[in-house]
Amino acid sequence: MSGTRPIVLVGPPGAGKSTTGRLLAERLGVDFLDVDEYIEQRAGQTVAEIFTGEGEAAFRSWERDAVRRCLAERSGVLALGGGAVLADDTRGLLRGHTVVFLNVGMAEGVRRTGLSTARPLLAGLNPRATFKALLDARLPLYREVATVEIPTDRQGPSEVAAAVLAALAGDDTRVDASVQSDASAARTD
Ligand SMILES: Nc1ncnc2c1ncn2[C@@H]1O[C@H](COP(=O)(O)OP(=O)(O)OP(=O)(O)O)[C@@H](O)[C@H]1O
Ligand SMILES: O=C(O)C1=C[C@@H](O)[C@@H](O)[C@H](O)C1
Ligand SMILES: [Mg+2]
Repeated sequence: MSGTRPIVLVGPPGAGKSTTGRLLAERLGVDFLDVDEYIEQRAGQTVAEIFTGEGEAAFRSWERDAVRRCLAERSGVLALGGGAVLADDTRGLLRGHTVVFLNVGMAEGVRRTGLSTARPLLAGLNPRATFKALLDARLPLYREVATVEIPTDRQGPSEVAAAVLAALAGDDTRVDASVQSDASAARTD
């Protein structure tokens, strides 16, 4: 897929951008790149270390620069960090790309991310409230940039990857994205 634009994955923490993204790339026979990992390599620190040592604003600056570079230079499947869409210029750069929004509701998102210490934004006392606030603020932004939306609450990574492939192939018989994602977006349990 060299020379072509990457397929970009966006969505909240725990939606499976890294996990499903790898599977998707494998099935397409293309490269996979996770922008969080790209930043960690360039910065020589983990995402959590950048948040702790330099603050969120500095991380967002690293992230904007990394996304711009990756969109220009990379092909295959590109997983963005969960908050990359917060940046206006990043959302602008995504226009014209195939952007897959992997959606996850609060309960399942918290369940998937709950045991990890690698996500500084969810490390507070009330991860459910934090996750809900994050979804409320970001759902419109994910939907602004997305060309395809796939719900992930009730299907594992392999099925999600298959649903993405089907959606990208225009086979809407296998993707009931709008119905399921509206339900999961509205859920607050
Ligand atoms: N569809 C799914 N069903 C069940 N578990 C899943 C699914 N997708 C991902 N997971 C699990 O949820 C956890 C988080 O997944 P992953 O790291 O891929 O999310 P992410 O979208 O990349 O999150 P982040 O934005 O924090 O990087 C992992 O343990 C992964 O195995
Ligand atoms: O949702 C977010 O804002 C984040 C998600 C992760 O992918 C990392 O980019 C970082 O932990 C911030
Ligand atoms: Mg990830």
